[in-house]
Amino acid sequence: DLPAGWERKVSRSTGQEYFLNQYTKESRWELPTEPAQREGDTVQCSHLLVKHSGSRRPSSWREENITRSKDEARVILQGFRNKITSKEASFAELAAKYSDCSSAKRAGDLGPFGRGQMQKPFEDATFAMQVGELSEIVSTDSGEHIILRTA
Ligand SMILES: N=C(N)NCCC[C@H](NC(=O)[C@@H]1CCC/C1=C\[C@H](COP(=O)(O)O)NC(=O)[C@@H](N)Cc1ccccc1)C(N)=O
Repeated sequence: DLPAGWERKVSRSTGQEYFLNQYTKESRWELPTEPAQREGDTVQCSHLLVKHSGSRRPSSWREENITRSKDEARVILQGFRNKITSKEASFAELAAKYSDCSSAKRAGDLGPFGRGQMQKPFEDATFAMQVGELSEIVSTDSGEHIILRTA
């Protein structure tokens, strides 16, 4: 179903379906998606995790014993984020190469998940994002993440 205020319309001239927001009078060709707030909704995202010595499990497929500091992890991750926003590199290639999560094997894809599955900061960040949005750095007990919401 559509987010509040939106309704399906058919263009009189082209017969094509479009969406009109009855409050803002904004019209869009593509289906408006809102942050998944309703219970039971799922979201999908990819993430790039950089762990540090304070991570709950300071080890990963990349590095047996992770000793970098939390600050160092954040500097490294901000560097990756800048490369993505400047289009110097793609999220997928950096996640595949550098993410300290096993999802690196899937270019960071975590698959669909609902509320109650991920650590709260990660869940709250993802559910508040629009599809296609790249998060700022999000901290969890696992380490420092950037998140790309994909669905
Ligand atoms: N799909 C699920 N439900 N899998 C269980 C998620 C458990 C959840 N995990 C987290 O909240 C963080 C944020 C994203 C990844 C993650 C942590 C860790 C890395 O950190 P570490 O645990 O060494 O501290 N990666 C995972 O869990 C991976 N299985 C995620 C994954 C990998 C491949 C395919 C799908 C999912 C939690 N409640 O701890």
